[in-house]
Amino acid sequence: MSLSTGAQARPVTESGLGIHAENLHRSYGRGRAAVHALRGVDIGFAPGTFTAVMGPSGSGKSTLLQCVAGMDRQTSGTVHWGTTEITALRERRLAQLRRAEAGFIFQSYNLMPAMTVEQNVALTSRLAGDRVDWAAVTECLERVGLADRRKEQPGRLSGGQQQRVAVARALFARPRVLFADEPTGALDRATGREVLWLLREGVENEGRTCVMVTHDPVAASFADRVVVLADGVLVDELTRPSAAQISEKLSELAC
Ligand SMILES: Nc1ncnc2c1ncn2[C@@H]1O[C@H](COP(=O)(O)OP(=O)(O)OP(=O)(O)O)[C@@H](O)[C@H]1O
Repeated sequence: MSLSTGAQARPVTESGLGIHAENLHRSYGRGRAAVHALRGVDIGFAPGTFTAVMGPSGSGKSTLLQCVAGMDRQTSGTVHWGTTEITALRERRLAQLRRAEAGFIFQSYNLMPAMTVEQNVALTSRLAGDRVDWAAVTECLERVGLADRRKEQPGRLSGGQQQRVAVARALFARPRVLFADEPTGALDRATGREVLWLLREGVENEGRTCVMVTHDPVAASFADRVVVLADGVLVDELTRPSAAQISEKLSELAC
């Protein structure tokens, strides 16, 4: 089954980054003990679209996300961000490109505990050696409803609040693409929805490309397209599905 093109559910914008992976393989270990996490995945993420990656545990979702995000190296195959083949880049150049173009959100927040909320949000820009625009940091925290907590350390915030800080950090640099791995996995339903609206808003208003791994059909229903992985290959996709349609498809595929 060929699933090589991204759904064009919304108009292609200038700001989002298009991503394309071809014949992507990722194996861990060698010989008989080798685990083939990805076994020839062809997939496109059109600029300005929101894709949810689903599938059973161990099907290769996080591996796919990390390979297309340039955080992990594939065993073979190629990944392009726009016209740039990121799989051909050296680590240093790839790191620069990731900083310039991409934002990342993980289930475990990955905030720096010794820094304040606002320092966490400004971190990427400081690492890039840029002068931090603190007013813009506050504005970004206002968008996630946490401007009044900006001087506190993340450990004093709830899980949902910490994830909103992680979202603010990911969005601060206005990335052209956002990669999220189970961003709502540790959140209650209401907080999870707030985070998903923030992701959706970035796609709608800024034309950002968003790729999100999730187990949750409700979270996936915020996406324009849902792709389903099983055993390292893409087995299905749905365009603009409801949560009920996603659940039905997953049970059909015994995910
Ligand atoms: N660093 C690693 N070393 C060895 N095997 C790995 C490594 N990372 C992932 N794997 C294996 O690759 C396969 C795919 O893992 P991956 O984490 O991508 O799946 P997933 O669909 O995201 O799973 P989950 O939903 O449980 O998070 C699994 O069999 C996993 O055990």
